[in-house]
Parts: sequence; C-alpha cells; structure tokens
Amino acid sequence: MIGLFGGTFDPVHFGHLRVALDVVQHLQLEQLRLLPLAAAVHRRQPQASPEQRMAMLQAAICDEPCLVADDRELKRGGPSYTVDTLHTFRDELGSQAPLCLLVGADAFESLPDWHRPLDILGLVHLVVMQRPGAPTARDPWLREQVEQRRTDDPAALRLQASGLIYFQTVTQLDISATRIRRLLAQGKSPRYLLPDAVLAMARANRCYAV
Ligand SMILES: Nc1ncnc2c1ncn2[C@@H]1O[C@H](COP(=O)(O)OP(=O)(O)OP(=O)(O)O)[C@@H](O)[C@H]1O
Ligand SMILES: O=C(O)c1ccc[n+]([C@@H]2O[C@H](COP(=O)([O-])O)[C@@H](O)[C@H]2O)c1
Repeated sequence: MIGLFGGTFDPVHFGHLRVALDVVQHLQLEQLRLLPLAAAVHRRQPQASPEQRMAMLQAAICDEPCLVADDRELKRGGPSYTVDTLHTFRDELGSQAPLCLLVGADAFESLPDWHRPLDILGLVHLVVMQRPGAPTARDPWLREQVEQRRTDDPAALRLQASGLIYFQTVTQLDISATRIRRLLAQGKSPRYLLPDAVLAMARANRCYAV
C-alpha cells in the first residue's frame, strides 16, 4: 500500500518528515509520496519557487528510500486541487489498490472547504495525523463522515481501496514552515528545525531572505 502526503513544503521541515516516517512505519507503507503543491487554493502562495521547494524536498529525503518526492502537481501547474491529483493516481493504480492520503489535523478540519471533499473520500482513505486526545471534526458534515467511516484497525485499510478514516497519533513537533521563514527573514537561525541540507539550500538561494 502506498501513501500520499501533500503540502506547501515551503520549506519541508522535521515536523513533516518525522510524522511521515511515523505513518510509514505504523501502517507499513511500501512508499510515501510527498507532493509539493503548485498554486495553493486555500492560502497565500509559497515564497520559494516550485523548483526550489522540490530541490529542498529531494535533499531532505534522499537517504530514506520509502519517502519519494512527486512533482506531478508542480508539472500540472495552476491551482493544486487534491481531487485532481488523486484521479491521476487512480489512473495509474486502478480502482482496486488501497491508497491512503495523509493529512495533518488542521488540514483535516478544513476538509469541508476543499474542492469535492466527498469525491476525495471515494478515492482514498484518509489518515489523520493528530495530537493525543485532540478534539476532531467540529464541522457537522465532517463529524458525520467520521461516524460513518472511522476505523481503528489499520488492517482494514488494506481490505478496501478507499473510503475509511483512520486517526493516528504522531510525534508532536511544534515546528512550522512559517516560523522557519520568519527566522530566516530576521537573520536568525532555524537550525535543528529542518535538515541542514535544506537550510543550506534555502540560504544559498536566498529563498526567504527579505
Ligand atoms: N509540525 C508538524 N507536525 C505534524 N504535521 C504537520 C506539521 N507541520 C505541518 N504539518 C502537516 O503537513 C502538511 C503540509 O503542511 P505545510 O507544508 O503547509 O507546512 P506548515 O509548516 O504547516 O506550513 P506553513 O507554516 O507555511 O503553513 C499539512 O497537512 C500539515 O497539517
Ligand atoms: O483540493 C483542495 O481544495 C485543497 C484545499 C486545501 C488544502 N489542500 C491540500 O492539502 C495539503 C496540505 O495543505 P497545506 O496548506 O497544509 O500545505 C496540500 O496538498 C493542499 O494541496 C487541498
């Protein structure tokens, strides 16, 4: 079973990387694809270019074979609707292969505002990476989806192609790309919040300098 993890990755940091590995190991994924978005449909546009974000991501995961950078959203260009991306995976893998989409708890809470959220649930399982005991699904539609689709058995994710929601508690690292960009813009060091190779690339290319 493979997993998909989309993000702005502006830049990728240890918060993304550690939870990615947590899920790979817990669900025994053969591979996890990390997909940098081209144009955000829901937030400010990334500061670093698509090429820079992709290069930083590749540098971050080059020695971890189960993590693979996937540039299909960057190549497609335009607004990166997740549902469009998932259709391209279904075209490649067929309708029967189990497929998991990883989302952070904050991204999951905003799912009702995404483009075609019900279609998304028909295309993949959702793996929600959360804090222990955190409240989930404040939105009534989302709460209903969780009631209908939740499984606590990871083995169930392999028995059908899509449609389930699984909550996984992951390592809590209070790291955000926003903070890293801010530190760099202030001339301060974000070292130890992200891989050294990523930081070196961000500095060399002045991705976040003011
Ligand atoms: N520290 C973290 N721990 C767990 N999940 C995270 C963490 N940071 C980001 N994520 C999740 O990774 C995905 C991609 O996040 P994104 O690339 O926007 O990073 P970010 O650090 O939240 O960026 P920004 O600060 O620019 O909003 C989202 O689903 C988000 O919830
Ligand atoms: O398709 C949508 O409507 C949609 C709306 C909001 C977020 N997403 C996706 O959710 C992922 C996490 O987004 P972000 O902002 O936390 O980096 C990323 O892959 C986005 O493309 C997708």
